Amino acid sequence: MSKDSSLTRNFCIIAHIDHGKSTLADRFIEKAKLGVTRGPAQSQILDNMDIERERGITIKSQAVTIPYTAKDGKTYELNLVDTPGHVDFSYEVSRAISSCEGALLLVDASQGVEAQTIANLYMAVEHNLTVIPVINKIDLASADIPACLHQIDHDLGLDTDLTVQVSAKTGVGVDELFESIVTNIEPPQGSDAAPLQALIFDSHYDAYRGVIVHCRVVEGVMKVGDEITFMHSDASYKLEEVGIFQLGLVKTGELHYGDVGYCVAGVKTISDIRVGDTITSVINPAKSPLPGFKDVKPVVFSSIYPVDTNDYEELNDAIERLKLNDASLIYEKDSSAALGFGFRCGFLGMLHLEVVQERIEREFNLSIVFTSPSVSYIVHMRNGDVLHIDNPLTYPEPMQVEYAEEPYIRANVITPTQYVGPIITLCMEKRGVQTGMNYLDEKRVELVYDMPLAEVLFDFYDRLKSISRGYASFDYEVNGYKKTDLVRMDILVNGEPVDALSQLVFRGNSQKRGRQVCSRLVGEIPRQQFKIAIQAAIGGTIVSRETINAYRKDVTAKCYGGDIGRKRKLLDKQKEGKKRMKMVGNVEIPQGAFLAVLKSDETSS
Ligand SMILES: Nc1nc2c(ncn2[C@@H]2O[C@H](COP(=O)(O)OP(=O)(O)OP(=O)(O)O)[C@@H](O)[C@H]2O)c(=O)[nH]1
Repeated sequence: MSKDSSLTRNFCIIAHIDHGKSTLADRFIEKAKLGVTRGPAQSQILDNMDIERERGITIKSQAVTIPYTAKDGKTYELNLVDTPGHVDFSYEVSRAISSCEGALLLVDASQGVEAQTIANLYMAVEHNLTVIPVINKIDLASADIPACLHQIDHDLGLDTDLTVQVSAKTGVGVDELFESIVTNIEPPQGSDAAPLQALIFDSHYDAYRGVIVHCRVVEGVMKVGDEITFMHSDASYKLEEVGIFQLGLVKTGELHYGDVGYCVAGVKTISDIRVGDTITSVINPAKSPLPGFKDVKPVVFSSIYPVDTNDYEELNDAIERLKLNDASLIYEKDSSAALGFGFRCGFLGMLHLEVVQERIEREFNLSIVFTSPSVSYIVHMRNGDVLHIDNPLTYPEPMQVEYAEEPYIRANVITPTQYVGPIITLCMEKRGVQTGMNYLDEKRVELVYDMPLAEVLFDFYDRLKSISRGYASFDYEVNGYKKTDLVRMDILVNGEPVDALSQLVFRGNSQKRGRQVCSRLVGEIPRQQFKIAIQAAIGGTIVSRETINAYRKDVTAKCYGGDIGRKRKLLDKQKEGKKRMKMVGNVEIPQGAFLAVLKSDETSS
């Protein structure tokens, strides 16, 4: 069956975090009457992971196909991709952009243009997308539409005549936006007769159907029954199911050039599927694969271990399946003296790490431990060797090290002028060096800093938000390495080093960091039947020490009398808690302790 692809429009919604992408996607879906009715309490339709709903943020890009009958009387097929806004997930945005011809760039009418608005615009322009500027939240009393129009023209260099004003909350302006999409975004180019080329931009695992591949057909047609090849892995399968995304998967039997949809091919070996790979047909193969995506560069590394060492195989399966749905997760096998076998993983930021932790625990029901996250250092050895080290445990003896270098970022902060002072203080505290300060207009300043990545990872973002009451925004890119004075700090619990808690730190920060970690561990490790000494050591020198006194926790002490049922419940609860403990020597360390020691040091500075 042939299809009129001139009626197809592929576009994504991009914006700074919280400017209303998911809310706008909801309005589109509602207007298209795909059959959902939404209770007032339910949050975004496309944010279907629990973590997304709870945190109110989009983590995954989601595609949906919506029919729209335009004023010209024709029914168009709109493929919309909702994207995340947080800087850790910009890889998701870049992949969504590759499957579209156009982008709606949302600007919150009360906040104006922010750091990720600009970063996302660059990405869209790089991929030659038609960008429609959209001012959202015009219903707010604090909306300043003239200022937004000025910024769209002045900061973004976009056409204000093309700008559509909407309220994703009330639905005002959404019809105009539909018309603008149909008129201004080009239909896809290609041909049904050409050999099949479909770009894999995502995938997920379904317990019944196996791997579901998300793809954009660039050339040709894919039909149920066709033999296909994944060009990178050179693995061939037969297509069992083909369809589009609506509020679930809807079978269509075929996808034509320009379409966005999914296919199922009974894939048994998960590693055959690679995001960025091209699907082609076995009988009429394309000559070459599509360009695919840039390789992801993780910036923070940490190891994951199962709390119960018997769960290693399950953890292996879980990570493999998670990788299907999170192409930016990088991992390899690892082992530790205290924790047994696990995986060394690379993440795009701390939020990404937290999301992976939560997804493994929730979607696969596994208890896991993360080791201290670290950036990747370049270590120049006295013997001339150059090593890349991201694991404190593999850091060489200080005697053998000539010098070390750490990764630096170029950070762009956009802030209202009144917060400039405290932000400069924060950046200096984080060893930042100012390289630029531009007044965007009377009210807003852009600050540019060179800063060590390691300083930014842990709590920079939260502190920036709190000192600017949420108004400052931040974006960064890694831009090289600089010489640093690095030491390895070990944490000893009753004299035993806990390798999972070792960290590489800047010497100037090491005393403070040591004190912080020790005092935080005191709050995390429950009292046990004996005294526990917690020490931070650099080389042979102890830089900090804390003690946890002995105590036997009797959780049933509060239950006077004979309510045996209640006693049992409490004991069960305690047992459940123990499952999440890790033995180090003779000390039980709860899983939470491993992550808690790395959390924001706001309170102590
Ligand atoms: N008043 C008003 N609030 C809106 C409008 N659109 C979105 N919001 C609110 O703004 C907040 C953020 O909206 P989201 O749709 O989650 O933003 P997002 O851009 O998808 O966020 P991320 O995916 O996390 O980047 C929510 O509390 C919405 O209810 C609007 O038009 N008017």
